[in-house]
Amino acid sequence: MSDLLEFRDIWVEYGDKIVLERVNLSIAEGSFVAITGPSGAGKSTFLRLALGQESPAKGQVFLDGKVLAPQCDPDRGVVFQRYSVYPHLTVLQNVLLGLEFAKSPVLGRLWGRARRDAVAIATEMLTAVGLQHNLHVYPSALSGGMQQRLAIAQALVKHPRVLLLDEPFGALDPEIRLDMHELILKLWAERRLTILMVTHDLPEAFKLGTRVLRIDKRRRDPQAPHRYGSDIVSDVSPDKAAALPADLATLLLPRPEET
Ligand SMILES: Nc1ncnc2c1ncn2[C@@H]1O[C@H](COP(=O)(O)OP(=O)(O)OP(=O)(O)O)[C@@H](O)[C@H]1O
Repeated sequence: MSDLLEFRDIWVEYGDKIVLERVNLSIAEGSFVAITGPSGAGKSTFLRLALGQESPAKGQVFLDGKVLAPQCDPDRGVVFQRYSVYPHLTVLQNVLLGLEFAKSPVLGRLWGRARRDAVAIATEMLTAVGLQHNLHVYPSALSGGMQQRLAIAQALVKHPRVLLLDEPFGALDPEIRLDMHELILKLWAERRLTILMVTHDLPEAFKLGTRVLRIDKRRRDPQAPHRYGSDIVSDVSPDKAAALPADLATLLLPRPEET
């Protein structure tokens, strides 16, 4: 597997607050990277860097060896815990929209053959996530799990290489979460995706991830918590973790440079 994404000496700062400092990380194509860490550590900020929504104060992010463009593009799709879908559009329209704007950036509308082709692609995507019987309903008529299925379809319809998931299953019941795990693993394998997923749920991270990262501060100043940012403090592959003690919290090994 070759590296698809590389974060090189990244710093993110808001005013005098340092959120991420000296982050160096390479991600191989086809990885499923689960990102864990305490609240406020900078996990979502890290995802926004990969999305191109956040520019580092220092350092660079590379996609396929090229500096990442400072905007979202079809190479990357994203799903958030909530509010990823448009409530005023039907299920089908939600997924069509991305295709329409890709082909008709000004009007966001397609006609004739181009529209029929787009409808076929969107319907196929919705079938892949199990929403083929709900094409013409509005998101408010869907359960939480179905809304996340829709958000995943919306993120994947333009065949991104990287899928960014920010606590996508955090608001779902445990049973629905298990269905979503199955779905995301299926899509990951079938579409040869590289996935970066933020989760607070360690068992979920270890179940899904081929690599589990922990983002946290290495140094703390109690008088000035904003003074130090977070870095990747551990980086574990679950097969390695399987040999370790049962308490998942202790499974997150220090990175080699810390030892
Ligand atoms: N636009 C912004 N302006 C100022 N501070 C920001 C901004 N965006 C994020 N932050 C700060 O950066 C820090 C990291 O935020 P981030 O959302 O990345 O954390 P997180 O690890 O995803 O947290 P959580 O698990 O609670 O979602 C927080 O202290 C947050 O307040």
